[in-house]
Amino acid sequence: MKQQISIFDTTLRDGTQSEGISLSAEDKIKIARKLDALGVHYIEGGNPGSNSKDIEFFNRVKTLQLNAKITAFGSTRRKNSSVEQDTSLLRIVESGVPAATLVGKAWDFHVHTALQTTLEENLAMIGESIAFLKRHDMEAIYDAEHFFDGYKHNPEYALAALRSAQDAGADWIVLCDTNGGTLPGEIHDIVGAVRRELSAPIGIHTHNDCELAVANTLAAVGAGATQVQGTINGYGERCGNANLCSILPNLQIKMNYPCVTDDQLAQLTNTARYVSEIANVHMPTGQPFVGNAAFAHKGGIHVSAIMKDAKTYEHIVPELVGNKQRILVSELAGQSNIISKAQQLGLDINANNDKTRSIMNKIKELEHQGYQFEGADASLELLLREAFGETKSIFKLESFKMLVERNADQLVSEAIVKINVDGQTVYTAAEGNGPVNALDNALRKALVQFYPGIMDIHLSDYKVRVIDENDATAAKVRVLIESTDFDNTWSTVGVSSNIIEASWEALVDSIRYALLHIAKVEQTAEGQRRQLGLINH
Ligand SMILES: CC(=O)SCCNC(=O)CCNC(=O)[C@H](O)C(C)(C)COP(=O)(O)OP(=O)(O)OC[C@H]1O[C@@H](n2cnc3c(N)ncnc32)[C@H](O)[C@@H]1OP(=O)(O)O
Ligand SMILES: CC(=O)C(=O)O
Repeated sequence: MKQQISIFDTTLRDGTQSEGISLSAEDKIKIARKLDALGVHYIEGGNPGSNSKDIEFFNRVKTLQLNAKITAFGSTRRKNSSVEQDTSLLRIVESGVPAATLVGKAWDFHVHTALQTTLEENLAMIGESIAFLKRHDMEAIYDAEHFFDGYKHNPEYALAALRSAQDAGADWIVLCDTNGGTLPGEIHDIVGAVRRELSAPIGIHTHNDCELAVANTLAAVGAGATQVQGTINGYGERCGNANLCSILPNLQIKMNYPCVTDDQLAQLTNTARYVSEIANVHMPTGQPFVGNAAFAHKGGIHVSAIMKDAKTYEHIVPELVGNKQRILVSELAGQSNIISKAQQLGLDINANNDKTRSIMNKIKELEHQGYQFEGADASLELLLREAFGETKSIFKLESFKMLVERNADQLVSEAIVKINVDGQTVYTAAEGNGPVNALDNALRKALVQFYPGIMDIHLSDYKVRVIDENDATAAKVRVLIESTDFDNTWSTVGVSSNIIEASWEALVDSIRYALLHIAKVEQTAEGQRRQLGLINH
């Protein structure tokens, strides 16, 4: 069994140094709970010497029963001053946390240029600050800033900085690739050299400026580092920090270093998506391990093989990290994609028959016209069910009309819809905050008397994409609509050279899909009532 790796999460500190991310104290509390459930060993909550929001977080987090150790962040004392009067250090002690990380210079160039002090004074700043934490019975973590650059320019001084922290009682010495410019081979060699010089346990903190933060972290662990610092989704200063969502599964599944329990590792995808929601940062679909497309198969040849054995195109079992396999259907699909998707829907479909081929050809033809089904699961399901005669007509459109009026105060959109349901003509009008919203309101108003469940549905996202940019305003547009009924979310697509027409098409698909599922739920409930003898006929 390999050595246990201590996971140090700095999403709430370095993560918030990411451009565009700002977390309230409440956001930080929510994320801290989630990180704790993931099983990280340290949660760096912020910098109590920096702002009152972080002080509020430290006050509130103390009342939670978390297993992870909460740590506060700060720097070594200011030059030519005393630790007892250093506000940053005093705030850390006042925050009442059991552990603190102090960043201190390890590169002589930085001492001269950024701190503008002497090399000796910097060593004293490091030693005295760590000793101050130890006098207050705190676990002391020294983040040796720019350690690798410092070591390459002046190894004696870089090591002297580490020794100063170690001699003062630092519990961890963390080597930082602050500028993110070091390569994995260099990291491996330098961590190995440090281990031969020091007795304190070593940690690693890398940045992603060369897109090597994860590789560099793994190289450091391979050379003997036992603490790994990083953030969820790799958020962090400039290009980001080392991404724990890739580091954790690589260490635990590929390199056999125990980090968290298997059940906790299975929380990884959910944690990544939760943090991205709270941080309000869109997650790249292709993000390794936890992205929506991490185990999504599109090419027909791939799908054909994974239906035989998922190992053919999956490097791990997705469920190990809480993700799942997805089959995409597009113009790159072969019949295996269609069969797999249809089987998931419970449709009776086989290879090499006319129906499968005709569905495949229809999808390819529609994608050629500009439709895209991989992002519109509900439209695809309707298309497949239609081929199996499982859909029925809900209404017939007689006409719709749009009015957009600019008055003195605002722009008002109004839609007038005339539809026919079971031979009955219904005529409604509704306003909205835009033409599509007005159209949606008018259509639902017309249908509600026949299908009351429709009022629980609303649009949650709306995207428009110009398909053939060369045709400028005459180009076709593809509209993708996401709808929700609070329990479920589904996406539909429409294509036209007119944006209202394309939106209408996606809107109608959304409502057809919702009603199909409402009908299915009602059928199941009726079946159950019948089985229980609550209905006689
Ligand atoms: C590598 C990292 O990511 S380190 C973490 C970086 N994170 C942050 O900076 C976010 C939080 N920071 C802050 O809120 C503020 O910068 C504070 C409260 C820490 C300091 O604010 P200010 O006192 O206004 O100083 P300012 O930010 O302008 O400059 C930093 C000062 O710290 C000094 N300093 C920098 N690193 C260190 C260090 N390791 N030890 C001691 N002093 C340091 C600098 O020399 C500079 O001092 P100077 O003003 O005498 O030149
Ligand atoms: C401490 C830190 O964030 C760094 O050196 O990058």
